[in-house]
Amino acid sequence: MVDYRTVKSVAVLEVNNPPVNALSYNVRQGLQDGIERANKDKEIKSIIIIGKGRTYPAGADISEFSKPHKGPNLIEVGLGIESSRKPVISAIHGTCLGGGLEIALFSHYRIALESAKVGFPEVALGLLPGAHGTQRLPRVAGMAFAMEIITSGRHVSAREALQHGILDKLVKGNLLSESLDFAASLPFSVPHNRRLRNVPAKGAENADRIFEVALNKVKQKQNGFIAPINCLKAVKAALLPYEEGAKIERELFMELLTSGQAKAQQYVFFAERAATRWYVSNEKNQKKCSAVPVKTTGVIGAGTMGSGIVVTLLRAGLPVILVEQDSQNLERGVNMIKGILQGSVNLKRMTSQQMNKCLQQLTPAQSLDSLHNVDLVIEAVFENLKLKEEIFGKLDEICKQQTILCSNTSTLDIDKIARATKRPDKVIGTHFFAPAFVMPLLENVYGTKTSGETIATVMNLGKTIRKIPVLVKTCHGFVANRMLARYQTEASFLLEEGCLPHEYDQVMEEFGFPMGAFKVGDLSGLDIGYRIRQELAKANGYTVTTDTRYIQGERFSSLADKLYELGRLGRKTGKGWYKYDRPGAKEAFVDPDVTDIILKHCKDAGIIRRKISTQEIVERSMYSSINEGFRCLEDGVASKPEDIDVIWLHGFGFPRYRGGPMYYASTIGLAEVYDRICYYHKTFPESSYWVPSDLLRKLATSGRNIPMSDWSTAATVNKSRL
Ligand SMILES: CC/C=C/CC(=O)SCCNC(=O)CCNC(=O)[C@H](O)C(C)(C)COP(=O)(O)OP(=O)(O)OC[C@H]1O[C@@H](n2cnc3c(N)ncnc32)[C@H](O)[C@@H]1OP(=O)(O)O
Repeated sequence: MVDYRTVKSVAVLEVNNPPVNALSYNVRQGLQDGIERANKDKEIKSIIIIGKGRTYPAGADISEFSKPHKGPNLIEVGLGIESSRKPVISAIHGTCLGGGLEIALFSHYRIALESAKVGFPEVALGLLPGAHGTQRLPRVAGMAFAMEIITSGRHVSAREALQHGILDKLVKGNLLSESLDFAASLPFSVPHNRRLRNVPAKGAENADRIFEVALNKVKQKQNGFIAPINCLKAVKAALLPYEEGAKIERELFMELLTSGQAKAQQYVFFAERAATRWYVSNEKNQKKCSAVPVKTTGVIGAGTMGSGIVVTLLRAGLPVILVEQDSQNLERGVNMIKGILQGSVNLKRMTSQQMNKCLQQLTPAQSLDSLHNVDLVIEAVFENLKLKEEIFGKLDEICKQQTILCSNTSTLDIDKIARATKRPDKVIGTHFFAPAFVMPLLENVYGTKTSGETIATVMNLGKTIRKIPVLVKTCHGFVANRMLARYQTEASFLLEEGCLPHEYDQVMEEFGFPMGAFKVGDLSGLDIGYRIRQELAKANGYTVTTDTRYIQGERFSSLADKLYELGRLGRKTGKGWYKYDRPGAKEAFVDPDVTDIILKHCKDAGIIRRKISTQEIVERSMYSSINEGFRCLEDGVASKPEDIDVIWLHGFGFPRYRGGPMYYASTIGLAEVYDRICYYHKTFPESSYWVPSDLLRKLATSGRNIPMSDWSTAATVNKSRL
């Protein structure tokens, strides 16, 4: 894991632990042994630590965190490096992160390729840099920079790292030979100030103010997370004598390591990567199927969704033909695209040149015929099956044989859309989340006949356009909206039973969602839900009015429709579940008119309102969704719980520190979740979604704690084997 070799009077310790040279037990042991050996060897004058392959160590081995500790820990290895009598040089390329950067900061010198990046991403894992990283970074880069880097976890370019004193030298070309030349230029002994423990932290004079500013920022941007706060406290402790600061860092680290948040965030790290791996059958899976290249694209529909999708494709360097029949709508769409890109320029996320390059790749058009030669088309028109079938039928005629036809439908059956074509194997759902140029999730939806090649292509496209692609099987609402429907329905029933919108939202925001369901409703527009309900009614042959209390025997709340009919469409009309200073304003205020509407609605329906506890709000919102999540696993619509969690994390802003709804259920305990679902089923028999999922019942009553990795297989085995 660490190859030891000598080049003249230099010992080269080459870390060899692909893919990212994580500091696993064998690597730590190898580094410790290598430093000792080099110090004992009279011929050796200096030591270089370097990574083989794509990177310098990118951090500790995260998969070891949940296992019993083995061998020297990072601090022991680091202290061995620092106390080496012979100069130690870290030669950095790729991503020098976390424990990797700590090893580099224990080294006496740091030299890097210009393309390298450094950073402390521990905060994303619910941790802090616990091998003295919080004590050493402020000593080279100052308190303010250290606080910013450690709480954000951002990767810093080598050039910026050089400016802040983290690196000593940037080089081009061959890193090892440059490092050997650098080693040859060093004195034989280690100067006092090259051991960072001997150097005071920079910026001590303003430390209190820097801390307060950083704390306020963290509370605003990372509300609910414990790690960033402990990171700040640890960095502040760098003002103390080294050993004292390191002791405080240890205490704060241990507090995090044993917290539920760190475990959840580490689960998310692996879940996000697992979600991009897909398997449908022995023939259709990631290993067997290859993507076809997508060099040209088309988008149909220049509304908010279509325009957002266009921006996403353009930003990834893909040319787009945007088709919208109506010239005014087309012009509006193009202006929206320009506006979004200009916004990115204003926020310094892209340069004007990059924006212009994107816009040169955009071709507005009014006829579907212009799509005859593109590799992939994404349809993003109004959610209406007939309309989509019509468009797909035409596309089938117009587009070249190989073109992949995607629909951005958020609920409709992909098989039905595919049946409108003679190429069902090339039809797939690509469900973006609004705003499409911001939200990271891409829910890819395969139909019965979708080919492995088509799936591979859109999964690949997801990565190309910097989204997190998750594959699910077609059904009404897929995974995201099928589960969300439960969550939203329960929210509306809770209003009828005793909550007010702001009370509900406050509870769910404290749970960790960035916005409660009613603020989200106002943001998306209450007309969206209204139209979906009307479409559904039409498709299923019933009518919905503001007096409807039951639909086909199921409880229904018409409160949202009442608001819609009053013209309260949300932020865009300045009134929805909340009121706003003006149409389009962001700040929501409690509206006594809405309270009156709710109270009258309840009175008319003969509903006696009651006080609803926080626990009930959270349980009914989450457990109804979780029950549906288990049904998705049971039906094979989702192939693993990680996929569901990633969908909620990146589609709905589920708090990362709770892992996702399925992980959250595992932390509560499936037996407890099942009991409560049974209770709500008994209490609300007129909502059939409270019938406990068979899979959940099997898992919860098995008498064993079945790991999440076995939940999907449990869906297909009988209870006696659990
Ligand atoms: C005792 C506690 C000490 C804590 C200090 C720490 O060091 S905590 C860890 C700090 N480091 C990180 O958080 C880095 C995590 N990794 C990344 O951010 C990225 O992997 C990368 C290094 C930027 C590379 O990104 P890229 O997109 O190129 O690759 P993948 O993310 O897909 O990763 C490739 C595979 O490697 C696995 N992996 C990556 N980092 C680690 C790690 N630190 N420990 C264990 N495994 C890691 C990753 O899971 C991928 O595996 P697959 O099986 O291929 O999915």
